[in-house]
Amino acid sequence: MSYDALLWLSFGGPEGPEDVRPFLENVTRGRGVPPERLDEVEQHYLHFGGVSPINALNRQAIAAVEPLLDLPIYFGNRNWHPMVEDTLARMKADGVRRALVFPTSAYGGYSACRQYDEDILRARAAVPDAPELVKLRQFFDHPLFIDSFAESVRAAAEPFDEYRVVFTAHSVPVSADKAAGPPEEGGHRYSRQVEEASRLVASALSLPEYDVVWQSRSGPPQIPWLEPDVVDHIEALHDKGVANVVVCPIGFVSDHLEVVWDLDTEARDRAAELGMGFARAATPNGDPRFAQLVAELVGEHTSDLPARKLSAFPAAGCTLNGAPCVPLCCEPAKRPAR
Ligand SMILES: CC1=C(CCC(=O)O)c2cc3nc(cc4[nH]c(cc5[nH]c(cc1n2)c(C)c5CCC(=O)O)c(CCC(=O)O)c4C)C(CCC(=O)O)=C3C
Ligand SMILES: [Fe+2]
Repeated sequence: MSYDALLWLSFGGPEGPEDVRPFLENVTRGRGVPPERLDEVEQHYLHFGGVSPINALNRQAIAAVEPLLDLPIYFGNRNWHPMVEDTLARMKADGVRRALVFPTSAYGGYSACRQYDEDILRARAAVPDAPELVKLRQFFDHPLFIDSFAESVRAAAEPFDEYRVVFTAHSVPVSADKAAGPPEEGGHRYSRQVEEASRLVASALSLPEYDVVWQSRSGPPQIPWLEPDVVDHIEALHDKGVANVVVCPIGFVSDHLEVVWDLDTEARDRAAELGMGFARAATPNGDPRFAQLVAELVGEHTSDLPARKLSAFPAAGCTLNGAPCVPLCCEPAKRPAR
């Protein structure tokens, strides 16, 4: 099969204070997130002048991948401009007939995988005679992803003689995690993949002990989300006498708002109040290994490169035109109407 382009599909983020509220409305439409939570998150964005780092980081990463590919790269988002619908219309106008899609999330689950399929469906429905879109697979266990984090944890831990590594990923509702993966796998594909990636990094570093925790929970308080929260966990480690923490944002590919606010601001401040040493490992985005990783995922389709992976999980997520991996895989949760 031959391909004419790569579509870089991401989350999107506001680029100025007036974008913040409409962006948040896009993200949470129909999802039962209480307005108080939106007010709070709006403040996080306004703290940074209403500009999320995510779009600039994606453009940087695209510039690093471009020289490694023979394909033009197009950039489109789920929640903010450039919106994927507009990007796909441009691809069509440029004569693209079949494209690969790189979703900027390493994991399975509804928010990290299936929702990007829904974006593909929506974009294709908006563009008459739309290009065929083949989504690249999940890469949480790709050796370049693991090596990149292993290197960044090692560098972050440099100042400390003794430290505890805490891996963190975006929390999701427990019900969403339960529904993650094909039903016959028993669910929890998202949290199990996060745990597996953490285990692989810990093993590359021969860490005797580490923890996997969650961050940035949203939704109404009465709905259970994956726990413990990273800040609560840092407090618990302090109570146990841990002097220094190295936080590794294993769930994120770049330093977007959840990383620069929830970790570099909230978690760091709490650690400082407790008198603990705190370091945060870099995300893969700025690392040449990340560009290489994207090129290898593309090469699996264009040059028959073998799929390099370190876990026994299937290399899922690769589907045509927004189809789910298998029927009922990562079904969206039924959400309370608001
Ligand atoms: C698993 C997961 C990832 C990782 C996979 C991936 O990377 O895709 C991720 C990434 C991101 N999430 C982001 C931003 C937000 N997520 C929200 C809300 C939510 N996230 C959820 C899950 C995830 N989210 C869920 C279950 C919700 C509840 C609402 C719903 O069910 O959909 C909200 C609403 C306000 C709030 O926080 O409540 C915002 C603003 C940004 C951009 C940050 C920037 O601007 O730099 C990024 C990369
Ligand atoms: Fe999110």
